[in-house]
Amino acid sequence: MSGEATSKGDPSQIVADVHRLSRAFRGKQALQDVTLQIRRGTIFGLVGLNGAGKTTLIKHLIGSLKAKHGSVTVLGQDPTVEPEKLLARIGYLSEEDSLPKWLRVGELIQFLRSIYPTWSDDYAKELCETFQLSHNDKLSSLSKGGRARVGLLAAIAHRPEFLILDEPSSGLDPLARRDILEAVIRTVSDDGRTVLFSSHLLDEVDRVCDTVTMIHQGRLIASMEMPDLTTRFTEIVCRPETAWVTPPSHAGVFGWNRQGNEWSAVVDLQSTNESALGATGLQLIQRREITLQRWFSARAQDGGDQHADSNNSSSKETADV
Ligand SMILES: Nc1ncnc2c1ncn2[C@@H]1O[C@H](COP(=O)(O)OP(=O)(O)OP(=O)(O)O)[C@@H](O)[C@H]1O
Repeated sequence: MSGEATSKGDPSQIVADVHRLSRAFRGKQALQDVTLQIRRGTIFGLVGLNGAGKTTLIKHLIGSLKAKHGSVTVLGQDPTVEPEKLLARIGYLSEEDSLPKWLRVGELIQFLRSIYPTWSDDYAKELCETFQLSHNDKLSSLSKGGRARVGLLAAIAHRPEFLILDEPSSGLDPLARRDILEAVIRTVSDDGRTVLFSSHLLDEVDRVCDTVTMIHQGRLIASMEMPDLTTRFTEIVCRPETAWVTPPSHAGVFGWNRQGNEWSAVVDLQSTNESALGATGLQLIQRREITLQRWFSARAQDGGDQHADSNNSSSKETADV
C-alpha cells in the first residue's frame, strides 16, 4: 500500500504526501482516510463526482485548510506552516473566478511579478500572446474564458514546481480548453515540474494525465497509472438468452448497463478472465477497449463498493501513483 511505498520511495521525488487525511464539515464527512502521493514530474489526474471531496483535498494541499486528522506534506513542508514560502513554489487555479476585476491585465502582471521571485517576464509575454491577452484588457470586461486564461497565466508564469488546477476547464469552450491543456503540458515538460489536474472532463484527463485517482464520497477508491486502465480493464457486451431482471453478480465485473437486449459491463482482468466469465453462462458478443469515461461511470455506479479494484491492494492500483 501507499504507506509502504512512501518508505521505499525516494522522498525527494514526492511532491505531495497525504497520509490518512480525514475532514468533516458540520458532521458530514468530506474526506475519509485518504492516503496518496504525487510523484515529481507527473501529471496527476483527480476525478470524482460533484461533492466527492476533490476541492477539500486541494485546499489541504495549498494550506487553506489545516489537516485535523492525518497529515499533508507538500514540497517537503506542512502547507500551513510558512505558507507564503510554499505558495511561491506552487501555482494554483481554482474553479472560482477570484481575480481582482478592477485591475487591467498589465496591472495584475505588475503585481504578481513583485510577489513571485521566480516570475518570468518572457514566459508571461509568451502566455499573453498564446492566450490573446493585452496588458490593456480590463479584467471586468473580459469573458469568463478570457478571465480563466488570465488565471492560468497568473498560476504558471512564475514557473511553479507544483501546479494545481481545480476544474480549470469549467465553462470554457473547447479552444480555450486546448490552450489550458497545452500550457499544462508545456509547464510539465519543463524538467521536473508536476501538475495536479482535477477535472470532470474525462477525455482531457485521459489525454494529458499520467495517472488517475478517483475519490468517491470522500474516499479514495482507485488510483492507477493511465496505461494500466486499458491493460487491466476491458468492457464486455453480453446478450442474455433469457431476459435478466438484474445482471449476474461476478467478482471483477461491475457497472452493468442495459441497452435494449444487450448488457455491457466493465471487467477487471486482474480479478477474472473471459473463460471464467464463459463458465458462468455469460454469452459475450463483444469486447471493447475501455475508456476512462466508462470505467469512471462504472465505478461511480457501483458506489466505489465493487470488488474489481478496490480490494486488490496488492496490485499496482494503490494510492502511490
Ligand atoms: N466549507 C464547507 N462547509 C461545509 N461543507 C463543505 C465545505 N466545503 C466542502 N463541503 C462539503 O464537503 C463535500 C466535498 O466537497 P468538495 O467541494 O470537496 O467536493 P468536490 O469533489 O470538489 O465537488 P465539485 O466537483 O462539485 O467541485 C461536499 O458535500 C461539500 O458540500
